[in-house]
Amino acid sequence: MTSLSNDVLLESRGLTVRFGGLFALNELNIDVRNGEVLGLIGPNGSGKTTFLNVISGVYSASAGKISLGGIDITREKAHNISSYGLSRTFQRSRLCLSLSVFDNIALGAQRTLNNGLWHNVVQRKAFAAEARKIAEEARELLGVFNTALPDKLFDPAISLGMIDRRRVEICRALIGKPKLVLLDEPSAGMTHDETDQVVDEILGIRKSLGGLTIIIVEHEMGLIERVTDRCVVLNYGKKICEGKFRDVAADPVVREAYLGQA
Ligand SMILES: Nc1ncnc2c1ncn2[C@@H]1O[C@H](COP(=O)(O)OP(=O)(O)OP(=O)(O)O)[C@@H](O)[C@H]1O
Repeated sequence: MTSLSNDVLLESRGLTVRFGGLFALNELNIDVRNGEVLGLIGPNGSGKTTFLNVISGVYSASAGKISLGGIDITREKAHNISSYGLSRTFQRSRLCLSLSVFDNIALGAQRTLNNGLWHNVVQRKAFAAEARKIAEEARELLGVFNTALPDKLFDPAISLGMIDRRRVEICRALIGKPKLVLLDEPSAGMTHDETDQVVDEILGIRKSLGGLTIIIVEHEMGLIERVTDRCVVLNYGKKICEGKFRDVAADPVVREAYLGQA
């Protein structure tokens, strides 16, 4: 990874993921710059979610390398990668619906927690202080999304509507103070207006956090156009184009692959 500059937070080189004979990712070189919102777009089955899965440790790379903040994370387990500052949301909600909003958000705070058995069982006061601190931070984050949500901190997640569940998932991704957040189809299961609202809220929080780096996978091109600094376009697991949305959208190769029109 000698090419890594200070400007690049995540770098993949020759990244390949194979499922049997299928190349879901095929020698992919992607740079994600510090502080940018990168859109990852492409037709169905082009490898977008596989890329998120392999950089977050859900899938193993068949070949190639990934580095995050200069650390080689290619063979790291998901929990280690998260401890290096990468968090994510999923296409389908992964909330534990029977647990409270607080419990769900606290699951995302592992990176900043002192959570050894000794600490939790014997150091009861320190443990309680940590839980209070997470509750405070969770309230603060929830309040940025929806001023009514902090009062629901100890309600079961199942009692929330879809848009608030998505907000809780995003708070879970943000509570551990990540450097890089992966958003996998934030519009899934929500109306156009709800998606716009939540994404505006994320961008507002991003600003207040001083420029969090985000990779967003999304089929809603209006949303991609509105929120991204740059886009990478995949087709059959390969990068076919990158640049500003308006430039990639006008590229004939992209139009043929993605929009079905040359
Ligand atoms: N666990 C898996 N086992 C086998 N094949 C898989 C697996 N995950 C993904 N694939 C295949 O890898 C290719 C890329 O899939 P992926 O889900 O990454 O595409 P995508 O661009 O995210 O698609 P979509 O836009 O439809 O979500 C597809 O052909 C898919 O069927």
